[in-house]
Amino acid sequence: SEPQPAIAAFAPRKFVTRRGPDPKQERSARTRLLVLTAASELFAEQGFRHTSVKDVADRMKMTKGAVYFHYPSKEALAVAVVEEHYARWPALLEEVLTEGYGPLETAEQMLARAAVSFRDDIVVQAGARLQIERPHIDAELPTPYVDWTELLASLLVAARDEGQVREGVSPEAAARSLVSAFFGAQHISDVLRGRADVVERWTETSELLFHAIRA
Ligand SMILES: CCC[C@@H]1OCC(CO)=C1C(=O)O
Repeated sequence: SEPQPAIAAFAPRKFVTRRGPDPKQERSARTRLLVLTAASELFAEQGFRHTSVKDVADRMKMTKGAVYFHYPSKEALAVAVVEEHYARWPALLEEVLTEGYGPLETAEQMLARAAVSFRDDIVVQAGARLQIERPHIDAELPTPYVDWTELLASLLVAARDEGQVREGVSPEAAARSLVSAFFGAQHISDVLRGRADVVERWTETSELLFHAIRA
């Protein structure tokens, strides 16, 4: 496959230690995931303000204690959901990079598959809503948009170096435009259609933008 640019964006945030299976730990990890999923459903459906830890416990048919065992507050839950939202993208990048596309096609594939995640993945949907509501969440949420912008800029710089980018197109400006367009497309699709048409909406925008970017 073609040499890939060193991509700093989306560096895995947490070092995962590889240990053998421990049933107690596995059960705890499963419950933690259930809590995160139930919280994501509620945050996506009704937002941060109108969701309580009790709502999350009820959705899981567990006690509030079971939720508090994993997350000390609703704010901590929101941080975990947003972090899990962003953790999707390094995994997606690894998948796309194994398929051996050039840098421009990698950028196109990343966004096309991200659109599918915005349609289908409740954690991605919840993370997006929480980022909109960040002014009302008293917690340190990850800064939105910057990792995507950095990733796309690095891919477009590599594409330019391989002669794949139209003369006069700035990779950094194109990256910012792609992020703005994707954010807008998924937001409009969410408001108008609950994201039912987000893939189609992104496809038409992507075709136009990559036509303008490609040499
Ligand atoms: C890929 C465009 C940026 C992306 O779109 C929705 C959203 C949620 O905040 C994003 C982010 O924070 O990176």
